Amino acid sequence: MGSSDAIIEIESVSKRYGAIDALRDVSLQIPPGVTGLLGPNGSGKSTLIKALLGLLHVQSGQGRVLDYDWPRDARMIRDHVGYLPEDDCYVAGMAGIESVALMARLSGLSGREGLRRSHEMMDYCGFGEERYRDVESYSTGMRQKLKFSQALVHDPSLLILDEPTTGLDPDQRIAMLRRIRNLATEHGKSVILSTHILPDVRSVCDHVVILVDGTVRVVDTLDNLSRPIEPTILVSIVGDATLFAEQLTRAGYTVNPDPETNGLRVEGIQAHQADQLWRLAAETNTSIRRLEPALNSLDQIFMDVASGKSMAKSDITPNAISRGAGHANS
Ligand SMILES: Nc1ncnc2c1ncn2[C@@H]1O[C@H](COP(=O)(O)OP(=O)(O)OP(=O)(O)O)[C@@H](O)[C@H]1O
Repeated sequence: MGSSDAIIEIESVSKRYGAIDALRDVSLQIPPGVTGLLGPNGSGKSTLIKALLGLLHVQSGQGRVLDYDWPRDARMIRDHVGYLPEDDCYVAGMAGIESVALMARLSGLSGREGLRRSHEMMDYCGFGEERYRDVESYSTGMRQKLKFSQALVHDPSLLILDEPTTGLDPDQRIAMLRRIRNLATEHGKSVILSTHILPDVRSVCDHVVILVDGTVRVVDTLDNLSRPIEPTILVSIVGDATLFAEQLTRAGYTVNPDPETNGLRVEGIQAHQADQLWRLAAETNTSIRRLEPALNSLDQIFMDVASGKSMAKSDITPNAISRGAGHANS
Protein backbone atom coordinates (compact mmCIF):
# COMPACT_ATOMS: atom_id res chain seq x y z
CA MET A 1 0.00 0.00 0.00
CA GLY A 2 1.49 3.37 -0.99
CA SER A 3 2.47 6.00 1.52
CA SER A 4 0.22 9.04 1.76
CA ASP A 5 -1.27 11.38 4.29
CA ALA A 6 -4.62 9.60 3.96
CA ILE A 7 -6.34 8.94 7.27
CA ILE A 8 -7.92 5.81 5.82
CA GLU A 9 -6.39 3.64 3.15
CA ILE A 10 -8.08 0.33 2.43
CA GLU A 11 -7.77 -2.15 -0.38
CA SER A 12 -9.95 -4.93 -1.81
CA VAL A 13 -12.53 -4.95 0.97
CA SER A 14 -15.42 -7.35 0.47
CA LYS A 15 -18.25 -8.05 2.85
CA ARG A 16 -21.04 -10.54 2.22
CA TYR A 17 -24.10 -11.15 4.36
CA GLY A 18 -25.17 -14.57 3.10
CA ALA A 19 -26.01 -14.03 -0.56
CA ILE A 20 -25.83 -10.21 -0.30
CA ASP A 21 -22.66 -8.48 -1.42
CA ALA A 22 -22.67 -5.40 0.80
CA LEU A 23 -19.12 -4.30 -0.13
CA ARG A 24 -17.54 -5.45 -3.39
CA ASP A 25 -13.77 -5.19 -3.58
CA VAL A 26 -13.71 -1.64 -2.24
CA SER A 27 -10.43 0.25 -2.43
CA LEU A 28 -10.40 3.73 -1.01
CA GLN A 29 -8.20 6.49 0.32
CA ILE A 30 -9.70 9.20 2.46
CA PRO A 31 -7.63 12.32 3.13
CA PRO A 32 -7.77 14.44 6.30
CA GLY A 33 -10.67 16.90 6.57
CA VAL A 34 -14.41 16.40 6.43
CA THR A 35 -15.60 13.70 4.03
CA GLY A 36 -19.22 13.12 3.09
CA LEU A 37 -20.09 9.44 2.69
CA LEU A 38 -23.09 9.25 0.38
CA GLY A 39 -25.08 6.55 -1.31
CA PRO A 40 -28.62 5.32 -1.80
CA ASN A 41 -30.25 3.12 0.85
CA GLY A 42 -28.52 -0.23 1.02
CA SER A 43 -25.41 0.93 -0.83
CA GLY A 44 -23.10 -0.22 1.97
CA LYS A 45 -22.33 2.94 3.95
CA SER A 46 -23.09 1.52 7.40
CA THR A 47 -21.36 -1.72 6.52
CA LEU A 48 -18.24 0.18 5.51
CA ILE A 49 -18.30 2.20 8.74
CA LYS A 50 -18.77 -0.88 10.92
CA ALA A 51 -16.05 -2.69 9.00
CA LEU A 52 -13.62 0.18 9.54
CA LEU A 53 -14.35 0.05 13.26
CA GLY A 54 -13.85 -3.69 13.35
CA LEU A 55 -17.45 -4.20 14.45
CA LEU A 56 -18.01 -6.82 11.79
CA HIS A 57 -15.91 -9.40 10.07
CA VAL A 58 -15.01 -8.85 6.40
CA GLN A 59 -14.27 -11.66 3.94
CA SER A 60 -11.28 -9.83 2.45
CA GLY A 61 -9.39 -6.58 2.58
CA GLN A 62 -6.52 -4.88 4.33
CA GLY A 63 -5.21 -1.41 4.93
CA ARG A 64 -4.73 1.29 7.51
CA VAL A 65 -6.95 3.52 9.62
CA LEU A 66 -5.04 6.44 11.15
CA ASP A 67 -1.69 4.86 12.07
CA TYR A 68 -3.10 1.41 12.73
CA ASP A 69 -3.14 -1.73 10.71
CA TRP A 70 -6.65 -2.56 9.59
CA PRO A 71 -8.40 -4.87 10.36
CA ARG A 72 -5.76 -6.36 12.68
CA ASP A 73 -5.61 -3.44 15.15
CA ALA A 74 -9.36 -2.81 15.32
CA ARG A 75 -9.31 -2.28 19.08
CA MET A 76 -6.62 0.42 18.82
CA ILE A 77 -8.57 1.98 15.96
CA ARG A 78 -11.71 2.18 18.10
CA ASP A 79 -9.67 3.90 20.86
CA HIS A 80 -8.77 6.68 18.42
CA VAL A 81 -12.02 7.04 16.53
CA GLY A 82 -15.24 8.60 17.80
CA TYR A 83 -18.35 6.89 16.43
CA LEU A 84 -21.84 8.33 16.37
CA PRO A 85 -24.12 5.46 15.36
CA GLU A 86 -27.37 6.00 13.54
CA ASP A 87 -29.37 4.23 16.23
CA ASP A 88 -29.79 5.31 19.82
CA CYS A 89 -27.34 3.73 22.23
CA TYR A 90 -27.83 4.43 25.88
CA VAL A 91 -28.36 2.49 29.05
CA ALA A 92 -31.89 3.03 30.33
CA GLY A 93 -32.08 4.70 33.73
CA MET A 94 -28.85 6.69 33.35
CA ALA A 95 -28.60 10.47 33.27
CA GLY A 96 -27.03 12.11 30.20
CA ILE A 97 -23.82 12.98 32.04
CA GLU A 98 -23.52 9.43 33.36
CA SER A 99 -23.93 8.04 29.85
CA VAL A 100 -21.13 10.21 28.51
CA ALA A 101 -18.91 9.47 31.52
CA LEU A 102 -19.50 5.74 31.02
CA MET A 103 -18.25 6.06 27.45
CA ALA A 104 -15.21 7.96 28.76
CA ARG A 105 -14.46 5.15 31.24
CA LEU A 106 -14.86 2.53 28.50
CA SER A 107 -12.38 4.51 26.43
CA GLY A 108 -9.81 4.26 29.21
CA LEU A 109 -10.10 7.65 30.92
CA SER A 110 -9.96 7.79 34.72
CA GLY A 111 -13.21 8.53 36.56
CA ARG A 112 -12.25 12.09 37.41
CA GLU A 113 -10.83 12.95 33.99
CA GLY A 114 -13.73 11.19 32.27
CA LEU A 115 -16.27 13.23 34.21
CA ARG A 116 -14.39 16.46 33.49
CA ARG A 117 -14.28 15.67 29.77
CA SER A 118 -17.94 14.63 29.82
CA HIS A 119 -19.00 18.02 31.20
CA GLU A 120 -16.73 19.77 28.72
CA MET A 121 -18.25 17.90 25.77
CA MET A 122 -21.81 18.40 26.99
CA ASP A 123 -21.08 22.12 27.37
CA TYR A 124 -19.70 22.12 23.82
CA CYS A 125 -22.89 20.46 22.59
CA GLY A 126 -25.08 23.04 24.33
CA PHE A 127 -26.39 20.94 27.23
CA GLY A 128 -27.53 22.77 30.35
CA GLU A 129 -29.10 21.27 33.46
CA GLU A 130 -30.82 18.63 31.36
CA ARG A 131 -27.56 16.68 31.42
CA TYR A 132 -28.69 15.45 34.85
CA ARG A 133 -31.96 14.07 33.45
CA ASP A 134 -32.62 10.45 32.54
CA VAL A 135 -31.72 9.99 28.86
CA GLU A 136 -35.01 8.21 28.28
CA SER A 137 -36.73 11.58 28.68
CA TYR A 138 -34.55 13.18 25.98
CA SER A 139 -35.93 14.51 22.70
CA THR A 140 -34.46 13.26 19.39
CA GLY A 141 -32.31 16.38 19.16
CA MET A 142 -30.93 15.86 22.67
CA ARG A 143 -30.18 12.22 21.90
CA GLN A 144 -28.21 13.22 18.84
CA LYS A 145 -26.21 15.70 20.94
CA LEU A 146 -25.71 13.04 23.59
CA LYS A 147 -24.31 10.63 20.99
CA PHE A 148 -22.10 13.42 19.70
CA SER A 149 -20.75 14.10 23.21
CA GLN A 150 -20.10 10.38 23.67
CA ALA A 151 -18.26 10.17 20.34
CA LEU A 152 -16.04 13.09 21.30
CA VAL A 153 -15.36 12.40 24.96
CA HIS A 154 -12.04 10.55 24.50
CA ASP A 155 -10.72 13.27 22.17
CA PRO A 156 -10.43 11.09 19.04
CA SER A 157 -8.59 12.38 16.00
CA LEU A 158 -11.19 10.89 13.66
CA LEU A 159 -14.96 11.07 14.05
CA ILE A 160 -17.34 8.84 12.11
CA LEU A 161 -20.84 10.27 12.23
CA ASP A 162 -23.76 8.24 10.89
CA GLU A 163 -26.68 10.56 10.11
CA PRO A 164 -25.91 13.04 12.93
CA THR A 165 -28.50 15.63 11.87
CA THR A 166 -31.46 13.27 11.45
CA GLY A 167 -34.41 14.45 13.52
CA LEU A 168 -32.91 17.85 14.37
CA ASP A 169 -34.93 21.05 13.99
CA PRO A 170 -33.38 23.69 11.66
CA ASP A 171 -31.59 25.59 14.45
CA GLN A 172 -30.19 22.43 16.00
CA ARG A 173 -29.11 21.22 12.57
CA ILE A 174 -27.18 24.40 11.88
CA ALA A 175 -25.58 24.21 15.32
CA MET A 176 -24.58 20.58 14.76
CA LEU A 177 -23.05 21.38 11.35
CA ARG A 178 -21.13 24.31 12.87
CA ARG A 179 -19.74 22.00 15.53
CA ILE A 180 -18.63 19.49 12.89
CA ARG A 181 -16.92 22.18 10.83
CA ASN A 182 -15.40 23.73 13.94
CA LEU A 183 -13.91 20.40 15.03
CA ALA A 184 -12.17 20.14 11.67
CA THR A 185 -10.99 23.71 11.32
CA GLU A 186 -10.20 24.64 14.94
CA HIS A 187 -9.33 21.30 16.48
CA GLY A 188 -7.68 19.45 13.58
CA LYS A 189 -10.13 16.53 13.64
CA SER A 190 -11.04 14.53 10.58
CA VAL A 191 -14.68 13.65 10.12
CA ILE A 192 -16.55 11.10 8.01
CA LEU A 193 -20.13 12.19 7.69
CA SER A 194 -22.56 9.59 6.40
CA THR A 195 -25.79 11.28 5.42
CA HIS A 196 -28.67 11.48 2.98
CA ILE A 197 -28.95 15.24 3.49
CA LEU A 198 -27.01 16.71 0.59
CA PRO A 199 -27.12 20.35 1.76
CA ASP A 200 -25.29 19.18 4.91
CA VAL A 201 -22.55 17.79 2.71
CA ARG A 202 -22.42 21.00 0.71
CA SER A 203 -22.07 23.08 3.86
CA VAL A 204 -19.38 21.15 5.77
CA CYS A 205 -17.53 18.66 3.57
CA ASP A 206 -14.20 18.99 1.79
CA HIS A 207 -14.46 15.62 0.05
CA VAL A 208 -17.17 13.30 -1.13
CA VAL A 209 -17.30 9.52 -1.43
CA ILE A 210 -20.30 8.00 -3.20
CA LEU A 211 -21.05 4.31 -2.76
CA VAL A 212 -23.52 2.53 -5.01
CA ASP A 213 -24.38 -1.13 -4.69
CA GLY A 214 -21.34 -1.87 -2.54
CA THR A 215 -18.84 -0.20 -4.86
CA VAL A 216 -17.07 3.15 -4.73
CA ARG A 217 -18.28 5.27 -7.63
CA VAL A 218 -16.86 8.68 -6.75
CA VAL A 219 -14.07 9.97 -4.54
CA ASP A 220 -13.29 13.58 -5.13
CA THR A 221 -13.15 17.01 -3.59
CA LEU A 222 -16.42 18.85 -3.36
CA ASP A 223 -14.81 21.68 -5.34
CA ASN A 224 -13.94 19.40 -8.23
CA LEU A 225 -17.36 17.81 -8.26
CA SER A 226 -19.04 21.20 -8.17
CA ARG A 227 -17.11 22.67 -11.07
CA PRO A 228 -19.13 22.62 -14.32
CA ILE A 229 -17.56 21.19 -17.49
CA GLU A 230 -17.78 24.56 -19.22
CA PRO A 231 -17.06 27.73 -17.25
CA THR A 232 -20.55 28.86 -16.35
CA ILE A 233 -21.97 31.98 -14.79
CA LEU A 234 -25.22 32.15 -12.91
CA VAL A 235 -27.07 35.38 -13.63
CA SER A 236 -30.03 36.73 -11.67
CA ILE A 237 -31.83 39.54 -13.43
CA VAL A 238 -34.63 42.03 -13.03
CA GLY A 239 -36.64 42.35 -16.24
CA ASP A 240 -37.52 40.16 -19.21
CA ALA A 241 -35.44 37.00 -18.88
CA THR A 242 -36.66 35.67 -22.25
CA LEU A 243 -35.38 38.66 -24.19
CA PHE A 244 -32.06 38.60 -22.36
CA ALA A 245 -31.70 34.83 -22.91
CA GLU A 246 -32.39 35.27 -26.66
CA GLN A 247 -29.74 37.98 -26.87
CA LEU A 248 -27.22 35.75 -25.09
CA THR A 249 -27.99 32.85 -27.43
CA ARG A 250 -27.54 35.13 -30.45
CA ALA A 251 -24.17 36.11 -29.00
CA GLY A 252 -23.17 32.43 -29.01
CA TYR A 253 -23.70 31.38 -25.41
CA THR A 254 -25.60 28.33 -24.24
CA VAL A 255 -28.26 29.50 -21.82
CA ASN A 256 -30.36 27.36 -19.49
CA PRO A 257 -32.79 28.28 -16.73
CA ASP A 258 -31.55 27.56 -13.20
CA PRO A 259 -34.52 26.14 -11.28
CA GLU A 260 -32.89 26.65 -7.87
CA THR A 261 -32.47 30.42 -8.25
CA ASN A 262 -34.89 31.26 -11.09
CA GLY A 263 -31.87 32.77 -12.81
CA LEU A 264 -30.02 31.81 -16.00
CA ARG A 265 -26.96 29.60 -16.37
CA VAL A 266 -24.77 31.05 -19.09
CA GLU A 267 -22.25 28.48 -20.31
CA GLY A 268 -18.94 29.05 -21.99
CA ILE A 269 -18.09 32.31 -20.27
CA GLN A 270 -15.33 33.05 -17.80
CA ALA A 271 -15.89 35.39 -14.85
CA HIS A 272 -13.48 37.96 -16.33
CA GLN A 273 -15.64 38.16 -19.50
CA ALA A 274 -18.71 39.13 -17.48
CA ASP A 275 -18.69 42.70 -18.84
CA GLN A 276 -20.19 41.23 -22.02
CA LEU A 277 -23.20 40.19 -19.98
CA TRP A 278 -23.67 43.72 -18.68
CA ARG A 279 -23.56 45.03 -22.26
CA LEU A 280 -26.10 42.49 -23.50
CA ALA A 281 -28.33 43.21 -20.51
CA ALA A 282 -28.26 46.94 -21.28
CA GLU A 283 -29.22 46.21 -24.90
CA THR A 284 -32.35 44.39 -23.72
CA ASN A 285 -33.26 46.83 -20.93
CA THR A 286 -32.57 44.14 -18.36
CA SER A 287 -30.82 44.74 -15.05
CA ILE A 288 -28.39 42.23 -13.67
CA ARG A 289 -28.98 41.77 -9.97
CA ARG A 290 -26.32 39.16 -9.30
CA LEU A 291 -23.51 37.33 -11.12
CA GLU A 292 -21.65 34.35 -9.71
CA PRO A 293 -19.78 31.29 -10.94
CA ALA A 294 -22.30 28.44 -11.26
CA LEU A 295 -21.77 25.14 -9.45
CA ASN A 296 -22.96 21.68 -10.35
CA SER A 297 -25.84 20.65 -8.16
CA LEU A 298 -24.85 17.95 -5.70
CA ASP A 299 -28.37 16.50 -6.04
CA GLN A 300 -27.83 16.07 -9.78
CA ILE A 301 -24.38 14.54 -9.32
CA PHE A 302 -25.79 12.14 -6.75
CA MET A 303 -28.78 11.17 -8.90
CA ASP A 304 -26.57 10.64 -11.95
CA VAL A 305 -24.13 8.46 -10.05
CA ALA A 306 -26.85 6.54 -8.22
CA SER A 307 -28.68 5.81 -11.46
CA GLY A 308 -25.48 4.51 -13.05
CA LYS A 309 -25.09 7.41 -15.46
CA SER A 310 -21.41 7.91 -16.15
CA MET A 311 -20.01 11.14 -14.81
CA ALA A 312 -18.98 13.80 -17.28
CA LYS A 313 -15.25 13.73 -17.93
CA SER A 314 -14.41 16.91 -16.07
CA ASP A 315 -16.50 15.93 -13.07
CA ILE A 316 -13.73 13.54 -12.13
CA THR A 317 -10.46 15.33 -12.58
CA PRO A 318 -6.96 13.93 -12.77
CA ASN A 319 -6.56 15.34 -9.27
CA ALA A 320 -9.14 12.92 -7.96
CA ILE A 321 -7.92 11.84 -4.59
CA SER A 322 -8.37 8.12 -4.87
CA ARG A 323 -7.51 5.50 -7.34
CA GLY A 324 -11.15 4.50 -7.00
CA ALA A 325 -12.30 7.86 -8.35
CA GLY A 326 -14.70 7.95 -11.19
CA HIS A 327 -15.11 4.29 -11.84
CA ALA A 328 -16.92 1.43 -10.31
CA ASN A 329 -14.47 -0.95 -8.78
CA SER A 330 -16.75 -3.92 -8.95
N1 LIG B 1 -26.90 -7.72 9.32
C1 LIG B 1 -27.25 -7.85 8.04
N2 LIG B 1 -27.68 -9.02 7.55
C2 LIG B 1 -28.00 -9.17 6.25
N3 LIG B 1 -27.93 -8.18 5.34
C3 LIG B 1 -27.50 -6.98 5.77
C4 LIG B 1 -27.15 -6.76 7.14
N4 LIG B 1 -26.78 -5.45 7.26
C5 LIG B 1 -26.89 -4.89 6.03
N5 LIG B 1 -27.33 -5.81 5.13
C6 LIG B 1 -27.53 -5.60 3.69
O1 LIG B 1 -26.31 -5.11 3.15
C7 LIG B 1 -26.54 -4.07 2.20
C8 LIG B 1 -25.85 -2.79 2.64
O2 LIG B 1 -26.49 -2.34 3.83
P1 LIG B 1 -26.01 -1.06 4.62
O3 LIG B 1 -26.85 -0.98 5.85
O4 LIG B 1 -24.55 -1.10 4.78
O5 LIG B 1 -26.40 0.10 3.60
P2 LIG B 1 -26.52 1.67 3.86
O6 LIG B 1 -25.90 2.34 2.68
O7 LIG B 1 -25.94 2.01 5.19
O8 LIG B 1 -28.09 1.87 3.85
P3 LIG B 1 -28.97 3.04 4.56
O9 LIG B 1 -28.68 4.28 3.83
O10 LIG B 1 -30.37 2.55 4.31
O11 LIG B 1 -28.60 3.07 6.01
C9 LIG B 1 -28.06 -3.97 2.10
O12 LIG B 1 -28.49 -4.77 1.02
C10 LIG B 1 -28.55 -4.51 3.42
O13 LIG B 1 -29.84 -5.05 3.28
